Amino acid sequence: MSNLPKIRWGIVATGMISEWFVEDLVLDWPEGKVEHIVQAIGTSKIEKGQEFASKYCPKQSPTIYGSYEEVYHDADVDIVYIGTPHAFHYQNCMEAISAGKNVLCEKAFTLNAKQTKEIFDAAREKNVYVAEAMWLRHRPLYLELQRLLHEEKIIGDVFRVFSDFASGVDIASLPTTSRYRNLALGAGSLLDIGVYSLTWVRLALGGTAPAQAEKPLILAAQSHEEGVEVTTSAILQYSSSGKQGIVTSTTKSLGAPGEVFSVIHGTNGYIEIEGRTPSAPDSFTVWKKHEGNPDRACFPREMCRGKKYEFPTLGRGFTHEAEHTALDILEGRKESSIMPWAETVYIMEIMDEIRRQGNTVYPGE
Ligand SMILES: NC(=O)C1=CN([C@@H]2O[C@H](COP(=O)(O)OP(=O)(O)OC[C@H]3O[C@@H](n4cnc5c(N)ncnc54)[C@H](OP(=O)(O)O)[C@@H]3O)[C@@H](O)[C@H]2O)C=CC1
Ligand SMILES: O=C1OC[C@@H](O)[C@H](O)[C@H]1O
Repeated sequence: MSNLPKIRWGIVATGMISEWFVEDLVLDWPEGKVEHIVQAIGTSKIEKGQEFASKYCPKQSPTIYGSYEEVYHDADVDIVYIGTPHAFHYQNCMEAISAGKNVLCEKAFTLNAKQTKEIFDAAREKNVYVAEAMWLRHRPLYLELQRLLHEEKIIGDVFRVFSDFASGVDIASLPTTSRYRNLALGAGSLLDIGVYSLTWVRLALGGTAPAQAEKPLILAAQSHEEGVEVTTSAILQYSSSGKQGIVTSTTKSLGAPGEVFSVIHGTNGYIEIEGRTPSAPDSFTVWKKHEGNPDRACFPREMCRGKKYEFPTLGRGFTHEAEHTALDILEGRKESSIMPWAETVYIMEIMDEIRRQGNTVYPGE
C-alpha cells in the first residue's frame, strides 16, 4: 500500500490500445505521484475481459463487466478511459458523461467537430472532466520542444514545418471488420495517424489554441482505396504571418523506424524530429545557423554540428498522460491544460476541412 493519492480507472474496451495503456498504467514508476488502480473493465465478452486483466494488470483485481454501461455506473470508478474505435467515441463519451463520469477518450476524439462540441457541452453541463487522450502532447520530449521553440526561441521564428506519418497497414489483407478497413468504425489515415502529423504542425506553429485562434487556409487532397482514405496531404497557411505547415499521412507505406518524420524551420536554424513513429518520438536534433553548420546543404552530414536531445521512454510512454490526467482529476480541474477543449475542437475542425476537400465522408455524416 502506498501513501500516494489514488485514482480508480474504468477501462472501456479491451483492444490493442487498452492493452498498451493498462500495461503502462500499472508500471512501477518511482517518480509517479499517483497510484493508478484498474477498478473496472468493460468489454463485449466477460472472458475477454478476464484474459485481458490477467495479462495486462495481473496484480490488480478489477471488476469485469460484460458491458460498457456498467463501467459508467460503477460508483467506485473515478475516470473512464475509452479505447474503442473512433466511430464509437461520441456515443461512449456521451453515455459516460451522462452517468456523471470523468472521461479520457482516445484519439481521434470523434469523427467530426460537431460531435466533439456536443461532448464538451455535455461535460460542461454535468461538470465533469473530459480530455482527448493525445498521449504525444504529454511526453517530456514534446513539452521540452515546445519550450525550446516558443520560450527560448532556439531556432528564431518558426515559419514552416513538415510532418508525415506513414504506418504501412496492408488494408486489403485485413478482415472487413478491422477498424483500419471498416468505414463504419472510422477507417482512414487522417483520423488515425494524420492527427499526429497535425499535432506536430500545431506544436511548431502555435502550441495550444485559445477559442478564437486564427484558422489556417487549407489546401488538401486525399486518395481512397475500396472507399477508405489511404493517403492525405494538406498545406495549412496562416495568412496573418505567412507561416505554413505541411501535414501528410499514408497507410500505404511504412516510415523508416528511427528516421526523421518532421522538420521545423525557423529564421535561425531548423529541427529534425526522429523516432519509432511520430506517435512515439525518441529524439530531436537542433541545427542552428552559424554554429559550426555550413550554410549550404552540399556538405556531408558529418561535417555539420547538430545538438541531439534524447528522451528514453518508460514502458510505451503512456505514463505521462495517465499521470497528468489523474492529477487533473485529483486537483478538481475539468479540462487538461495540455489538451484543452479548444485545441481538440481546433484539430477536429481542421480535419473536417481536409476531409471536405478530400471527399471523405463517414456513414451517418
Ligand atoms: N494512442 C495510441 O497510440 C493509439 C490509439 N489508438 C486509438 O484507440 C482506438 C482503438 O484502437 P485499437 O485499440 O487499435 O482498436 P482494436 O480494434 O484493437 O480494439 C477496439 C476494441 O473496441 C471494442 N469494440 C467495440 N465495438 C467494436 C466494433 N464494432 N468493432 C471492433 N471493436 C469494437 C472491442 O473491445 P471489447 O470487445 O473489449 O468491447 C475492441 O477490442 C482508436 O480510436 C485508435 O485511434 C489505437 C492505437 C494506438
Ligand atoms: O495512434 C496510433 O498510433 C500508432 C499507430 O500504429 C496506430 O494505428 C494509431 O492508432
